[in-house]
Amino acid sequence: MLEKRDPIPVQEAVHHVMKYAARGEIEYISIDQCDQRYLGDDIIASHDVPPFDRSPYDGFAIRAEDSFHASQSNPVEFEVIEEIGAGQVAVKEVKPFQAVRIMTGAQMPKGANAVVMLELTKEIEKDGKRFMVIKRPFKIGDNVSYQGTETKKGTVLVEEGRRINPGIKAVLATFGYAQVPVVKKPIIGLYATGTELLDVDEELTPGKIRNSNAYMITSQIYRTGAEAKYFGKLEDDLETCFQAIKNALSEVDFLITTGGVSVGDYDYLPEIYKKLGASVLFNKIAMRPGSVTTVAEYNGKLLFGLSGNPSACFVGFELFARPIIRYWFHSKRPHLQKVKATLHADFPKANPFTRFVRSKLIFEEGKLLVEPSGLDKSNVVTSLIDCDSLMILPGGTRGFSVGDEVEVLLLENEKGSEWPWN
Ligand SMILES: Nc1nc2c(c(=O)[nH]1)N[C@H]1C(S)=C(S)[C@@H](COP(=O)(O)OP(=O)(O)OC[C@H]3O[C@@H](n4cnc5c(N)ncnc54)[C@H](O)[C@@H]3O)O[C@H]1N2
Ligand code: MOO
Ligand SMILES: [Mg+2]
Repeated sequence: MLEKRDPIPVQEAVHHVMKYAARGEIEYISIDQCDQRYLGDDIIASHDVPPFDRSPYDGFAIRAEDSFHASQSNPVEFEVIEEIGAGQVAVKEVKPFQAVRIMTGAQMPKGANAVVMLELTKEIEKDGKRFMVIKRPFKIGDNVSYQGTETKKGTVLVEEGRRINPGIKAVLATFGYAQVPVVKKPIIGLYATGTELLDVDEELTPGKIRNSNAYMITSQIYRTGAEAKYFGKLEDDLETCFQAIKNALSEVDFLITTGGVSVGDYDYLPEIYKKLGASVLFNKIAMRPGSVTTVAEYNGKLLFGLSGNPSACFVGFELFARPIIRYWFHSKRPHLQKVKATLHADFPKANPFTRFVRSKLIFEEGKLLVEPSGLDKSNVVTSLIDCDSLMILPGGTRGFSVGDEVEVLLLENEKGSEWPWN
């Protein structure tokens, strides 16, 4: 007798999976290797920035009070007593009507409290001495970047769980993080199942297709920042698949399989979970595509049984595996970010289940539009080419038309969300 499967709502399925979410361990790596990795700890300002009062311009450091009476008709002369570039520190103190020629980034000399830009000065020589002349007054603090005005020592600047981008890397360098605390990458094992599968370099033969899921999923794994361990493809043979999956489990943090989760004669994953003694969290979700996506747990490890159909496989990964990986990377917003957009094409198909339409976003005249990125079928691969988002069309609806407001999950976005489900 065919086993009866009861579909559960998507948010319930995600909730079940997230019960097993765990944070990855921290490792320290060289800042040179840290691009795109996830921070395992908060990044804290180890000193004020700027660390000293400094000049933002090339010019002259003066005492502002000496300039108060300067005007077009009353030019004021300052004796230039020293010259400093960035990295140098003045040895002399600025006294009344004295100036230090100063370059951008150099520390303010003692006694000075304002900087005059080079363009507003004239230089003259008198009795073998250098002078500079100004024709307008300056206030105390004019053109001085004061210590700590950008950030104060002790401020948390970047929270753990953020992916390191060029800006974060600059901040790491600023505060002396030669070794960066990052989260160790989880190893995501992968098997593609299916007797019909050919390798990428094989010629097509009758009844066979090339294995695209393995390549797609490794790419999706890499997009999350995790490590992929592809074990190869398996023929639909219960014993072979069982042994391979059992052995693989000890080498990975999570295991993904594609195919074999439905009710066909050669869909062996349900039998394999049973044989393993794994507990199945769910095997039917009220969604399209990916309704047969199955997640099981064995000794605390999650096994993601993604559908064989490419689009269903793709969606299953993004909705269930990705948040687990993002959580592992210490994210406080491990789920996909959800935004509202305006439908740019009719979508007349009825939705008995919640539909996740592979979509592309369009920015047009200040509006966010969305349309399907190709044929909306579970077994389609070409609609994934331009897929940067998933349009959520709720179950029990009759179809949608141009201009309707819809919710969209963003796939190529680092921000994420705490929980996008209603
Ligand atoms: N009687 C029913 N039949 C089906 C049901 C159902 O509820 N009752 N569900 C359908 C749905 S929905 C989906 S989705 C698929 C799921 O199938 P499986 O996960 O069991 O996957 P397979 O049977 O192994 O393959 C399905 C399809 O995908 C192709 N495939 C498989 N692996 C790959 C790969 N690595 N690269 C590219 N394409 C792959 C495979 O050739 C099949 O065409 O079941 C429906 N059937
Ligand atoms: O799981 Mo199937 O992809 O619903 O189409
Ligand atoms: Mg099948």
